[in-house]
Amino acid sequence: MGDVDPAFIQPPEFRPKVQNNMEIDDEIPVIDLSTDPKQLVLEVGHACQKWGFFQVINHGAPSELKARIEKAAKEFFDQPIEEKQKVKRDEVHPMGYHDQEHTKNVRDWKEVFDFWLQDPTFLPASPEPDDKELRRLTNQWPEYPLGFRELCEDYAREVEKLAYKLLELISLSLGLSADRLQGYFKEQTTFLRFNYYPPCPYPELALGVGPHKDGGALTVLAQDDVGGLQIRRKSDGEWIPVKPIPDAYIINIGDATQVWSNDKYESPEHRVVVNTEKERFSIPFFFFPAHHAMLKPFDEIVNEQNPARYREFNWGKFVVARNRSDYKKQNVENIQIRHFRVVD
Ligand SMILES: O=C(O)CCC(=O)C(=O)O
Ligand SMILES: [Fe+2]
Repeated sequence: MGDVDPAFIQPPEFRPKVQNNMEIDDEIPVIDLSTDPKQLVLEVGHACQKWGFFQVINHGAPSELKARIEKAAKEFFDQPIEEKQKVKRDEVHPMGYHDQEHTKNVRDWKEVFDFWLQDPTFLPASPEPDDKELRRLTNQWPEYPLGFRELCEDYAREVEKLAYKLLELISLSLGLSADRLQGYFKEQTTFLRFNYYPPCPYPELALGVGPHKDGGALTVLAQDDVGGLQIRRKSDGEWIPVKPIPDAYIINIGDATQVWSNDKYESPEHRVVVNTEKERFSIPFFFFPAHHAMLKPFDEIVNEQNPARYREFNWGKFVVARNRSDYKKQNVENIQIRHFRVVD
């Protein structure tokens, strides 16, 4: 990734102001999960409403496992491209290695390795509403580093516990019962990703990940100490960096929660800036509902004063329609939740 490849060049309005990249800002809430439960629900609710982002500490997931998985991720990406290509993603295997990720049709300055939490995972065969066929999707695992699969699976199960804990807190913070959202995840379509951002010779033109919103209920992200993740502040549109905190996880709301909450919690826009010196790793856990889940604002939340802003849609069809553009670069915009918005 040495020369200036036009595929990576962001349109001028998306280019980052490099001089401000690493400025630290403490505004994004840091929530201690060992706090008194009532207080915790209030803090989570406040953070979800204001930012859609927060960091958690004292979360219960073992830090030793996170350290091991970060080391293994580095070992995997340090291999020659031919080794990584042995597990490359294709139309049959949407999980695996990939270095051609695009966000809004501009190439991201990164490589990824993806795996399903549940193996196999089931998704609709096509986005067509009448097509009832399902695809059975399985993971691909590299031969090296040794024990990679077991480590990834152990890590995923630990983060899953944390994701359920957060789901409960979010549910309570919306005035719903603690287990109100759980049923949507029995046959979840969750996947985990290793993001590897190599140093970039033109960080003022390219992005590690272009501006986007995550699709699912929530994302649980581990990042290393380099920094680069930025959130667009709702009040003024400024890009605010997320400070790396050792052993914390970064949590953000996704589109599904935006719909469930009838826009009380908005799925926040975020991006990743790169730098000329340091490589960076991050590991998001995208907590996605089951393919058969039907999503709409909760009846407990909508009323005459606050009518439903979305019509019901199927999660599986939504995800498949979104992913289709990963393979065929499309000129039309990806499907978004606002396409299900009820016009006022
Ligand atoms: O690398 C990061 O910090 C965030 C990556 C991200 O937003 C994503 O993979 O969806
Ligand atoms: Fe993201």
